[in-house]
Amino acid sequence: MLSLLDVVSGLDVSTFTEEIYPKRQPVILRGVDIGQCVDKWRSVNYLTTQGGQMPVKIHVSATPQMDFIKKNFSYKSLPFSDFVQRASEDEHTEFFETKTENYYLRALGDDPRKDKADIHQQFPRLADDIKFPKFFPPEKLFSSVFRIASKGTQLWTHYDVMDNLLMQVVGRKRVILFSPAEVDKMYLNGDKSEVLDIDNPDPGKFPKFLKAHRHEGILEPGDILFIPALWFHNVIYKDYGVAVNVFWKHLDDSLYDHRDVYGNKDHVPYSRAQQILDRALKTLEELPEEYREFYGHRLISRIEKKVLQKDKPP
Ligand SMILES: O=C(O)CCC(=O)C(=O)O
Ligand SMILES: [Fe+2]
Repeated sequence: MLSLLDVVSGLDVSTFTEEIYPKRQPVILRGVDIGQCVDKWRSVNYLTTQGGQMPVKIHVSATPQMDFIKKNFSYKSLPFSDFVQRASEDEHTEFFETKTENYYLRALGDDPRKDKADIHQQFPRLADDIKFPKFFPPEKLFSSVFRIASKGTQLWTHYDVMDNLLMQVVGRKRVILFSPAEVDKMYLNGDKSEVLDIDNPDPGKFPKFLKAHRHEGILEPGDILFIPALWFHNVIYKDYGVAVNVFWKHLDDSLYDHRDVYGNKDHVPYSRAQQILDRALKTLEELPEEYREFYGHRLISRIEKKVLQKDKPP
């Protein structure tokens, strides 16, 4: 099943916060002012000059479809300006592996283990070109992340734990989203789906994925995609692309993992529940297998009743 993402044009702050946001459905917002970046960043020369020579850690892959689980890419470092130059060209004179290799930047904080990405901190001479819409209270802002990649690059399907505005600045991008309700069809490994080729999934390996309902759209320069927390997303760069996304905390601060710098560590109550479940499963091991299976079913049915109640038909 497929539906097209809604495209909402020229909306104001109150329409977003009062009508769109509470529905917690992804939508493409068109015609919102995100600043001069849409004009200025079209120039590779401007972006490289203003962005400077700061080294950035990037993903480099000989194939456009990047696979985080099998790691078909390598991490390299380049000065920001050299990286943008290479990402914007189809063939490289200087390269790591092949002259047509793909590049992807997901900007990190100053100390990537401790700091979150902040475009004002890492790219002060570009940051003033982009305006973040006032769609959430400023104190809830978590990070602002540069995302730049070569034409053709496909980013694996994953979910993040915070609400997100993905601001497309240069180039077009195909986005496919799946609701959190489809979680059982996604073949997750951590926060990432094992289904890489989402347009041609192996039916023998991923039969349930074929039934997942996808929400599809094309982002044009200047568009903003609202990605609610836990919605799965997959992205293909139809052109060389430049985007910035902002993550913000929709829930109480205490529910987020404070060591998280990427916006993708599961919420604290889930991590705790997982530890408790590990202990419960260990405890069941005291019984022989057939008994364990019987009580396993009883536990599953309790979880189904308690947690999934509202999804069940009456
Ligand atoms: O556009 C991209 O490169 C990926 C976007 C993404 O995963 C995000 O904004 O969370
Ligand atoms: Fe994401």
